[in-house]
Amino acid sequence: MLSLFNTALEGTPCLMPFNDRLVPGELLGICGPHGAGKSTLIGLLAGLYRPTRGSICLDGQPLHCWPSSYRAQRISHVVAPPQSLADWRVRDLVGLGLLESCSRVTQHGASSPPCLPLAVETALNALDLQAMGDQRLGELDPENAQRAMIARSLCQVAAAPHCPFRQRRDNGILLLDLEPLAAEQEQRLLADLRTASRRHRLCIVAVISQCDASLACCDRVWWMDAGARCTNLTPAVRHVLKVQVIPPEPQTPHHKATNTTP
Ligand SMILES: Nc1ncnc2c1ncn2[C@@H]1O[C@H](COP(=O)(O)OP(=O)(O)OP(=O)(O)O)[C@@H](O)[C@H]1O
Repeated sequence: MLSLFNTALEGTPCLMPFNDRLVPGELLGICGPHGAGKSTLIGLLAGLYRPTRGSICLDGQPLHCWPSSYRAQRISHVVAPPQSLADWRVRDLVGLGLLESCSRVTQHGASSPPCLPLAVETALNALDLQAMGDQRLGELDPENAQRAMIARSLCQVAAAPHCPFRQRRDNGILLLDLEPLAAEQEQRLLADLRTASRRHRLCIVAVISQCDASLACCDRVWWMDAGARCTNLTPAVRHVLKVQVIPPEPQTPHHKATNTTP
């Protein structure tokens, strides 16, 4: 479990202090305007930045104290598909996720863990990519290319819980900082992610561009603004976010005339 204790990052980029914890099996959305600090927060959770105040703990121990090989088995930071991976077959790319988290494969003299094919199929199914396993990443449309990147991370932290080459079998954490998608694509993706979070007891944290969609699909939503976590929203308070994100309707001449009438 990841816990934030008065965590803050001073300087630029910055994050104001706050406390919370990420629960296994939950889908947490992060919303907010451009420059709000969403990527900064994801970067902190991924261990790319170290907090300048407070701490982030993985199972009670500061994140940076865990060996990187162990962190690779627990936490995966998913970013937009890089051009450098465009020639990779989707199936191989997804399998790479598991290989990256298996530090002991070479010690056992095996070229790959026996559970690799099943893990790859599990991850492809979770992201609805069964029919695209033999295509190249660069041939996929942006939605499926992002799904392939997520499938690779799923393979890394969750799809092979009984792999003999992994040291530990604790709950995984997926941190998604992807390119914005069209509303219905994002909603579909979030629905699949929610199913995966339940099935694999994964904690998934996703930067989300469509706030209404996120509220419908996520267990919780953190609303960020100016480097601060302003609110911790549940779907039950959907109207609160709407009030924040929908600008007031411009006043019509009729309204103005009404308002100025003494
Ligand atoms: N490497 C950097 N150097 C200087 N300033 C940075 C750097 N990275 C981020 N910032 C600044 O820190 C603040 C938070 O940025 P961050 O990328 O976390 O926001 P965001 O909510 O993810 O924005 P967006 O939705 O545009 O991706 C912004 O004001 C940004 O300009």
